[in-house]
Amino acid sequence: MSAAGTGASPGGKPVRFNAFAMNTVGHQSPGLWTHPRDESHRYTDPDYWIELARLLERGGFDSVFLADVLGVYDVHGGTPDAALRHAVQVPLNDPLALVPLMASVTRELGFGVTVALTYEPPYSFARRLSTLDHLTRGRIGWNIVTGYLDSAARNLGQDGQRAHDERYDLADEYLDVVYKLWELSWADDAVRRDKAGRVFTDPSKVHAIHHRGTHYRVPGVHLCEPSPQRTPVLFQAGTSSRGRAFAGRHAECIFVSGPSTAVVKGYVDGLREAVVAAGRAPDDVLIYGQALIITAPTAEAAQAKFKELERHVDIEAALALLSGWTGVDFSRYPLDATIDYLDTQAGRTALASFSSADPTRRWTVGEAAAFIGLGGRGPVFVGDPAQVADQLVAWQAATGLDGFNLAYALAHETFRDVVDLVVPELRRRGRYRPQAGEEGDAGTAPRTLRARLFGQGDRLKPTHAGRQVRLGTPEAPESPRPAADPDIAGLADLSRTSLTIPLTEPTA
Ligand SMILES: Cc1cc2nc3c(=O)[nH]c(=O)nc-3n(C[C@H](O)[C@H](O)[C@H](O)COP(=O)(O)O)c2cc1C
Repeated sequence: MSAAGTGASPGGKPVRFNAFAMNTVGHQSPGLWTHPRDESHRYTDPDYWIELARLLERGGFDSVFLADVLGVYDVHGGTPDAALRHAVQVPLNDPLALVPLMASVTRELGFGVTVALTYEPPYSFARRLSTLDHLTRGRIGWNIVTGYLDSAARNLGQDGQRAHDERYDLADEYLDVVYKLWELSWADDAVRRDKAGRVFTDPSKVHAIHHRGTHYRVPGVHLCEPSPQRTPVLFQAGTSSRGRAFAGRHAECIFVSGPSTAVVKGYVDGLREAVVAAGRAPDDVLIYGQALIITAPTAEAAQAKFKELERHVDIEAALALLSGWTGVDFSRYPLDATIDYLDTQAGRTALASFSSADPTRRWTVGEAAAFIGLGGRGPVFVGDPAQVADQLVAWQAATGLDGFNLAYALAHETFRDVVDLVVPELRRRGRYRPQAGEEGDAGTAPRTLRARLFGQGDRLKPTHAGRQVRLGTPEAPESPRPAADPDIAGLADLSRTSLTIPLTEPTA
């Protein structure tokens, strides 16, 4: 948490920013909603989101990542009370509804929406994302999650969550289904919009996908015509060994959280190896590390702000959050108990980052709660704009990260400080996307999120798993039924009989 002394080397790779937000009151800084300057209680006000979108666009952020869960944090003490009392990601509204609102006031900002695939059939989900890709003109991303809260599974008709690795197996097949719908069902030239010829869509260019797998059967055609990106930009955030294999195959943007450069470098190296193992280039993915920036025009003012914010952290709220992430009820342990790693069916990485991921550091429950109290599981960079820029550049160099997924302490003050103070400093050093109209700016023509991130077109790369899928084949026709039963034999005869159906009044 202190200012790292390394200066930025001009000409190094740019620092990228992504904003980490959620359609709720308290996201990654439990207790901070009580601060007089925090505005996150306005999350039900459309203007709150419009202001955020305009701010992030002005600051040249890659995208806003809208987190989501479909349950309450009730692992702590076995009840949702602490989460409800302290607004720990509850009350919580739907993230997707925010996107058209924010897209309508921006041109470039991307939107990474979180949807858990565990609870929704791929067919209807694929349509929801295609719709958003159309309405954002190709600026939608999907954060692929399988959930970690048992409370979500129970309220969505299951006895509890599927086992950790099994959720990733399900996810692999789910992705194959949605790739077939997004990439293969409609040919590029299927839609003719030919008024004179009276043909809107050429039916010969729309293909049924015929998917038959272990978990899903989807025979038909996608409901949507091709959207600008077809497949949304794929975000992912699991770093367990099964999570890495999944990311290697599917992810384009990967989000990691760890308290030190040692932990985060381990994640980054492992993820790039997994990407290569899946036949892709290491820089086919952008990896963002979670962080919180606390800055002010002077170093003294920044440190004073940090101390003041720390006073609003709520330890019980932080423990409720940590318990939900890890599946371990931390209310049962004293604050000075040391955290050891154990396998859990919730998220594995959250627990590992405070235990096995860095063998040189032992964390107590109280230390971990205080740490995540400001900005979640990433570092806090405190200082004047130059000191913060130094720390960002040093972290990037030490870990191999491409950029930072910025949490906030105060909405929207934290992001406003970054945009007004840190972005200009990084630009002065040539380490940030140039301002619109400056040298190096890609111009004003609107681009899709994928084109803006990778500079290589709107579609998934040919080496990506989503471009390797093939359509299934139609099911073989059912074998004719044996006609042993005279009634069935009689029914079979009906097909050759012309029937007169008597018209009667409906009885109900
Ligand atoms: C930065 C970050 C953001 C995440 N956002 C969400 C989210 O919004 N919803 C969710 O269900 N899981 C979210 N997760 C959890 C991951 O999807 C994943 O379940 C978790 O990292 C554990 O995966 P692992 O056991 O493979 O490491 C997030 C994780 C990270 C690191």
